Amino acid sequence: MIYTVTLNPSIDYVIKLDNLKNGEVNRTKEEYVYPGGKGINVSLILKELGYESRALGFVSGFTGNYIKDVLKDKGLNEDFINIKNGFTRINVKVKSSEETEINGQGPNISEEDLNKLYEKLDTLRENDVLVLAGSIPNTLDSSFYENIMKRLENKNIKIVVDATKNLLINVLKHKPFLIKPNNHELEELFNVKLETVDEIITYARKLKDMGAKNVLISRGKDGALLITENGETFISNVAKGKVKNSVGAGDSMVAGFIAGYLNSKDYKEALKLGAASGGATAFSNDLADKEHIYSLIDEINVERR
Ligand SMILES: Nc1ncnc2c1ncn2[C@@H]1O[C@H](COP(=O)(O)OP(=O)(O)OP(=O)(O)O)[C@@H](O)[C@H]1O
Ligand SMILES: O=P(O)(O)OC[C@@]1(O)O[C@H](CO)[C@@H](O)[C@@H]1O
Repeated sequence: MIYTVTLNPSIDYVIKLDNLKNGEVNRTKEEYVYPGGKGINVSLILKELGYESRALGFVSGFTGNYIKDVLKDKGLNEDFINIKNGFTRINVKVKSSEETEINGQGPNISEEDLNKLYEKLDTLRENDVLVLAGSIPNTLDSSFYENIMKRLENKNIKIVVDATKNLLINVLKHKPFLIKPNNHELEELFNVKLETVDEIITYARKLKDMGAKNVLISRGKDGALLITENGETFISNVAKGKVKNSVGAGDSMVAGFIAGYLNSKDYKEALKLGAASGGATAFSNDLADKEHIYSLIDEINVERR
């Protein structure tokens, strides 16, 4: 079974306008509301690609109820824990000449509620896949994902981590199956500016040396590159299309990679389906659907470096 954990889900309120003017009343041209949060997005795309998963995490208040209702309507297997504190955040995504995102903090999670999540995670078995994705509430410290990995050590579970800064660095020594920072997050991790593909490869390899089995670096419209557990390096181009809303492109890439790997056990195929999934989501208002993803697959070339 595949499990995704979204500690901090969101409602994504996506608004489009021609020209955002700070300090003035702006009017939207288009607006959309979606359930969001990285693990949830991964689960939704996995479902499109034929893989059932169980979405875990915490929800609260009216926004949390909305997320659970929509996921239920979409037929997603969700097992979110309802918390009494506050309400699930609303993240605002403004699409104007640039894409601007304002992500909320999310409610605090009590020790008692965290224990409920640990109990669910304790039921994971050999060969399960676990995706730990996205930010965590401010009150939790950056060893949170690491502690989950420690708890599951020796169970032979493939753990995928999509996180930033120390939350990501701290898990590396526990050898996650896959990590997927984007190129900006890679720069931030090492406090460097990376101009060329070779420079990006050098720093991606450092993450592998620090413990990650497979390192996938997404680069938006510039494609992606993968360092595999066998030490191979693959580079992917992108599909062509008009960007509508790239929120969730990275999560779609993670889901496509997992599905592609489970289909074939071949990292090149995994990267290919990941790149098609990321592109299809960038070219959609909502997350991509299956037809769209597969319509882009022949445009993706993956080359060994
Ligand atoms: N404009 C685009 N055109 C084609 N493919 C794209 C585009 N943007 C993203 N993709 C595909 O999706 C992948 C993931 O995108 P990106 O690097 O933006 O992820 P991200 O920064 O993690 O995104 P997010 O946090 O919004 O989910 C890219 O590596 C690429 O394959
Ligand atoms: O604040 P976080 O947890 O880092 O990211 C949350 C988020 O930006 O990630 C998803 C896109 O990847 C969105 O659905 C959601 O709003």
